Amino acid sequence: MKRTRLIAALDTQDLDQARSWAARLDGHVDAIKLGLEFTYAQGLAAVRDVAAERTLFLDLKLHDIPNTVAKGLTSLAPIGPALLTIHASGGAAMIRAARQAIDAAYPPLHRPILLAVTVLTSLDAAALRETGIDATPRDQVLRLGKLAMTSGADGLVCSAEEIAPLRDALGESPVLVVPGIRPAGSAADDQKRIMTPHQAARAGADWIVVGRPITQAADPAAAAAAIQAELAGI
Ligand SMILES: O=c1ccn([C@@H]2O[C@H](COP(=O)(O)O)[C@@H](O)[C@H]2O)c(=O)[nH]1
Repeated sequence: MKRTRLIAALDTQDLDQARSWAARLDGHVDAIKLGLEFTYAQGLAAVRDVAAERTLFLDLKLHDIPNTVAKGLTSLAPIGPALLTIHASGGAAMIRAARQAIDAAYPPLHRPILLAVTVLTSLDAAALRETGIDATPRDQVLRLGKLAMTSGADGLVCSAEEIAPLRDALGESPVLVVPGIRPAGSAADDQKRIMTPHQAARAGADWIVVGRPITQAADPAAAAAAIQAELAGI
């Protein structure tokens, strides 16, 4: 069985905090995630600083017209992320433009994994309906997942609930990155479609993304190590 890898989401506006978490988690996580909160507060130079010598999941969830997304991804090339996100709901032309931009702007040996976010893990069926989408999260994830994979994405961001249906529909090739992960007993916070690290790994996640259960723990390194032990024990 493949190993499910752990990404720690370093969600903070503070550079020293991000540096400190990253250093404490070295050796305990497989990658770090920096996203909107950190990048808007500190800028891309700080992203480079924290990500230096580490595997970076740069989760900026681009969602715009095709030309703007393509140019945005091109601008991110000097950062050297290992994984990048766009929104699948931006449509086929946007995803194709993202694919072309990555193939053109990133050296072949350093091409990031292009991930399409399907349905945010903070949305349940009722919240999805409020956006005008009268489908279950599962069906909407499948629809967007198929669209993204046939338009050039390398993988998908989904909840653990959708891993099995996505594998049934699309096989093993999509890289599945799964947030909404909560160790047993931890608070769900604003996440709606959640599973434990063990459940996500059993379902076939390639990567899980864990933020607050690690960063808000009294000992973040110990929290990450406990999750790794849970992943290793599947
Ligand atoms: O659907 C999505 C897409 C991205 N995320 C990101 O994952 C982490 C989760 O943090 P927690 O503190 O473990 O809830 C966060 O950075 C989100 O931006 C997601 O949760 N769901």
